[in-house]
Amino acid sequence: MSVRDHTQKIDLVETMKELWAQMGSLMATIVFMYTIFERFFPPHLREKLQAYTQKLTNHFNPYIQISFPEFSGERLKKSEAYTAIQTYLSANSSQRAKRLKAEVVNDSQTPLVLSMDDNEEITDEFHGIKLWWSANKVSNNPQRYNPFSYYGSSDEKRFYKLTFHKRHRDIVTMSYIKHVLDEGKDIEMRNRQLKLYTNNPSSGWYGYKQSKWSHIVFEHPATFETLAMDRRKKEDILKDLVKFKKGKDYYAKIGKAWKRGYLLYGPPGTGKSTMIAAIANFMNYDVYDLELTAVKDNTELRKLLIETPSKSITVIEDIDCSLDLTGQRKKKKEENEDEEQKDPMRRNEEESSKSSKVTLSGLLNFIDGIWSACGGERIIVFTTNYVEKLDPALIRRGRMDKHIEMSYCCYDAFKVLAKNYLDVESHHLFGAIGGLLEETDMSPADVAENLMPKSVDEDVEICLHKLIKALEEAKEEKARKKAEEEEEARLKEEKVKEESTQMEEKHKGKTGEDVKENGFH
Ligand SMILES: Nc1ncnc2c1ncn2[C@@H]1O[C@H](COP(=O)(O)OP(=O)(O)OP(=O)(O)O)[C@@H](O)[C@H]1O
Ligand SMILES: [Mg+2]
Repeated sequence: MSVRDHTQKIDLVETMKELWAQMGSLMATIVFMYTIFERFFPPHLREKLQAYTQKLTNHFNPYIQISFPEFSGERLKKSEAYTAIQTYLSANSSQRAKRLKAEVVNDSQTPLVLSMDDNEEITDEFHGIKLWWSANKVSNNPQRYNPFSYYGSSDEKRFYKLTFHKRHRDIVTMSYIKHVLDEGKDIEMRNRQLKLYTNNPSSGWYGYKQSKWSHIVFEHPATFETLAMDRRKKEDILKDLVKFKKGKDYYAKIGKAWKRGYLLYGPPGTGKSTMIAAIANFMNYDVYDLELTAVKDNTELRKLLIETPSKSITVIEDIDCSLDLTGQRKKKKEENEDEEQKDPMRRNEEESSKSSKVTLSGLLNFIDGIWSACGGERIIVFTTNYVEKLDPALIRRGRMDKHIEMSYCCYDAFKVLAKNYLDVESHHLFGAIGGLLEETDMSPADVAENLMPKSVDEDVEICLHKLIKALEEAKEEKARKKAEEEEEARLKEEKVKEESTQMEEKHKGKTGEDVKENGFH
């Protein structure tokens, strides 16, 4: 190697070293500048600077970004869109995102919800279009920025950012966002815990809690599968419910409020309340159990109903008693109770219930009126044991669109109960039971009670025999009652006959005397 070569090599190394040193100092300057920028520039200045840089880059940037803030409006309400997007992304991204956030959500059936963590980004596809979602946060309150705080500001503002190419602008704004929000809301609805609401007496409406409705988690296990009733009737109701659920456009087209009224009627223990629970589980709707006797007047009724949301079932059980159209059940109950033994609280409640001024017309106005059009997708259910005594105005079609009779246990219903309670689908005793059911009037509640094993020793055979015995007794009882009724009717008829002959004879005697007196003899 010549001296010249050697000198050249040293020069190159020197240059490299210099370059490296310069790069090092450049890096150090960037880091330094960034630290200064991060540490000492208050967020509002940083935001301004970012805005200018943004403007500059936007000019060349072919991508569009849309932000969805967590809180919106003047009162900073949690944005429904943000929640829906969060649910959508959680459902679609939990496998794809690398950093996830686990949150415990009270109102959900799956209490631990995984969603993408802050500053995480995932991609989504819609009709072949690629889109990017990122979860972001910024400081919400620059005034409270503390440059020396290790944790930064506590007022953080979260938002989701959607990025896509500008040539897909129309499809994203017109279809994709709607798709995300709809699907997110749908998942929310499916995952949420159903609730059972009951109305509070108006005396507590403006107190500490200020709520008209109290709720508990609704965990009734009834489903249409376990509901014992005629198979075809059940299928018919299911079809009706499905049609209603999918009927948004149809109702809009015919200009009718998106609501449906069901009247469930039948003797006690035939499954009216169970049916309501099955409907709630099937439709995934909350239940608003309206106790009319606790509502003072129509104004209160209005206030209560206004607060029921869409996708809910408003239930008025024993409508005949609540509106005092017949009052039979209440009277019966009242007769049985010893007035003296009632505690004062109870007596007070009953007294106030007697002064309830809710009227039939008030209720009807509401069912038909503006309320039914608020939000749509509402079901209203009335139940009664005495359908024949209800005011026809209350149950006419259009108001109560579907009248469902819950009747005594038939063979189809028994088979469902046998499957529920004993886990059997066929048995040699089924034939005998089917025959007996036709001859008796036993409610599904009574059949279920007989089928239920009372101890570990009671097997299927024993339980079915127990039911047969109960059915035979019921049959005898029915025959005895029928004979008694016939005897009573016969006696009544005889009495009427006797009375009419007596009347006739009396009449004859009287005319005879008249003739004598008048001397026509
Ligand atoms: N059709 C049915 N299918 C399944 N179980 C039923 C049925 N009918 C009654 N049962 C059983 O009987 C119990 C009482 O039934 P439910 O409360 O639904 O009757 P109801 O018709 O509402 O009576 P009431 O008129 O007294 O309010 C239920 O908890 C359920 O276990
Ligand atoms: Mg009931």
